[in-house]
Amino acid sequence: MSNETAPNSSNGTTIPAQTNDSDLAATFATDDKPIPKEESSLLNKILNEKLNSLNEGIVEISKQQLDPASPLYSNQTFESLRLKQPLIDALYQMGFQQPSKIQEAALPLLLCEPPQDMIAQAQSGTGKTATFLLTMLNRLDPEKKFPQCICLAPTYELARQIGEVAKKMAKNMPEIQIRYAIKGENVSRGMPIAEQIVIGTPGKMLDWVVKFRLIDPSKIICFVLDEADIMISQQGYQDQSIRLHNQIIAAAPNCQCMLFSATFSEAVFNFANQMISDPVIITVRRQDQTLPNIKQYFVRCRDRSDKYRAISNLYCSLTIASSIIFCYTRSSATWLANQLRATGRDVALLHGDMAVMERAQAVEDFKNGKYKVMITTNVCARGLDIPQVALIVNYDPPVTFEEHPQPDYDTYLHRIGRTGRFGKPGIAVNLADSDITMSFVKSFETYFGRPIEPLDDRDMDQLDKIEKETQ
Ligand SMILES: Nc1ncnc2c1ncn2[C@@H]1O[C@H](COP(=O)(O)OP(=O)(O)OP(=O)(O)O)[C@@H](O)[C@H]1O
Repeated sequence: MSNETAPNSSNGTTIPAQTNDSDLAATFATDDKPIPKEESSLLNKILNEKLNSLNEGIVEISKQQLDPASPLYSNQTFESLRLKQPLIDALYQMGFQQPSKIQEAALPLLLCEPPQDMIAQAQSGTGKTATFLLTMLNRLDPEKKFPQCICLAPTYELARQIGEVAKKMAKNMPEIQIRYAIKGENVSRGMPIAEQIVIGTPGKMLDWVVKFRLIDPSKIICFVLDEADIMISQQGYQDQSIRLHNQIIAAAPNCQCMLFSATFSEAVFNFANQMISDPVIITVRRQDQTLPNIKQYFVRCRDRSDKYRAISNLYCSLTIASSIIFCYTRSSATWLANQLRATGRDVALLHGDMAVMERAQAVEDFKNGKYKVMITTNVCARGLDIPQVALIVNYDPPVTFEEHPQPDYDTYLHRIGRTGRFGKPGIAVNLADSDITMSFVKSFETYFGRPIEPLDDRDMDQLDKIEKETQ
């Protein structure tokens, strides 16, 4: 969930209004002190070497796909999963050699008759998108020129990304067409939509189905909620997603509903379970939710200026592969981007206040490698699949506000999951510039049961040791 739209979060100011905690306020406040030049750190060394090893990612991936304990493992082939041949051909063309665990577990159930509803949880970057897209593509009738599958995602960027993957998978089935129901896409009243798959954000989709009646809900055979936990629980998405679901189920009671996410809190899971009928359920134990290929660290900073020094210091490492820096608010992201740009550093900026075209351009430039660093908010925490992202920095920790600031576990998991895609090695670094931020880091460590180790940029031995452990 983007804190940008979170009900209790600050929206554009640097310090959340709800908290009086001076430590936390300091964490989010801005700082414009000059960076000491002599602060060139050994941290660069470890990260440089670690990031250079990313080229070996492919070897590691195949190793992981052979390890039964890995979420990438399968002893099945795509041929054994009831998929149509043109889809199998497309998967091989995309470089997919064998299914991942979620694909192997879910696809045979999703493709059997009668269609089965599903709530599925699987770790970030392990192939959920392909799971639901293959189901839709396999099930729809390409000869029928009207929408048969609807997929909802929380952001413009994610909807587009899902569409791009769908197009690659449908490459050998040219009759299949995909349409986006997102900001900037316009329709004319009375001009029904002919594309078989419509992917979009909830508000726009609701307009097209209910207000403009351009999509006939009785003809929908597959309904997917990606990032389903926020789609059914968070203000801003919940009303529209549930209303759409109800409309479709009322008109097409046999429509197959699929809810996918890397995170489902117990309450949201129970709600999802009531919402759809007799679903097949796939979940992941909490201790397995964070992946071992993503090594987690924290850098203890003295104060705000030390934190800015750390990020400046990290910059050389950040630009070796691609990296994403998460800030708490739009204004703190903008501030950090401006600070770095003012010192000649090149970064992309993406947040929810930007116009759609600017957002699309920022993602494109980052994906293409024009920018190696993207500074953003939680708007990019979920779903974004950019395989070359090797490093995540939590400049500000993910927090929720319920009277007091609390660690936001789900967002932590989604943020660090922007690296380590499909088994690639990744690094997540938390910058902790206050006691409360440090306590959040400890909470993330305890909650997920995975170590978040200290990085001390002055301790050579320690850095060498960490480096060996991550190889
Ligand atoms: N069977 C496969 N073989 C090889 N690569 C795969 C396979 N399945 C998916 N991938 C690749 O893995 C990456 C991550 O997949 P995907 O985006 O579907 O993850 P996800 O589970 O939806 O993650 P998130 O929870 O972050 O949204 C993508 O780049 C995708 O192309």
